[in-house]
Amino acid sequence: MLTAIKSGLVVSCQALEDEPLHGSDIMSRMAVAAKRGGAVAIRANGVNDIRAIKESVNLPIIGIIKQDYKDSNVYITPTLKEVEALVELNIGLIAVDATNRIRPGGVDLPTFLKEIKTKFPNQQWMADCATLEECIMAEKLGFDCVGTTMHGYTEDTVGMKLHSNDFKFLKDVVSHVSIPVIAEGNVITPEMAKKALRYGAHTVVVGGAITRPQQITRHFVDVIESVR
Ligand SMILES: CC(=O)N[C@H](C=O)[C@@H](O)[C@H](O)[C@H](O)COP(=O)(O)O
Repeated sequence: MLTAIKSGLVVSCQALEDEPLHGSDIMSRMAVAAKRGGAVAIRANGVNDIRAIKESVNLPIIGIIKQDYKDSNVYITPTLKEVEALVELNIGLIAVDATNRIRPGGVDLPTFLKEIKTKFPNQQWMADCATLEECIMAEKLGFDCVGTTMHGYTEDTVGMKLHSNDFKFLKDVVSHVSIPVIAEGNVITPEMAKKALRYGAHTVVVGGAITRPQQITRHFVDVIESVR
């Protein structure tokens, strides 16, 4: 799967329950649109959306399950339960939160990865990280690739953006790890996507700038506001 998606655009098709486009039918149409536009893979959330997308497009899928638990801030594929549901779907890559935060039930990342890799030795795993240290640790632990997904979304990195300082974080990660680095999070223009690849990203994932119309509208409104 990682070879198939090299230097291409992965489109993240996600809408949570409180978003206007929530629903597997809509997400599968988003995936069809992304495929027609040239996407090399789809990132998707939840069993229903992934099933519907698999039926509609024959592209590789990066699958996650977002699930909130009371005792942890980790919400991207946090426990074995979500992993088991994703493995059943037979998808190329499963992404899990790989920040240094403790998972539900008091489980740490090394213990969690060891458990899922032992249980599912043929599955490939993507580490959704927030910091350089987490990316380095993810490689040591045996992830197949790292993503910059959580940069800006953890207590340690709040407010940071992937493209800040001409993609400094991405460049740092690329120069410190040897597994593929997937640029994900706040890539909102084609030029940014191209830069991320130029700076050594293996592939680039774009979500909201393609599949969240409320976010795209807000971007337009914010830009034109100054002349109203
Ligand atoms: C932080 C988090 O929960 N990120 C999620 C991960 O799957 C999605 O909500 C994002 O849309 C995805 O990462 C793509 O990023 P962007 O939509 O910025 O292009």
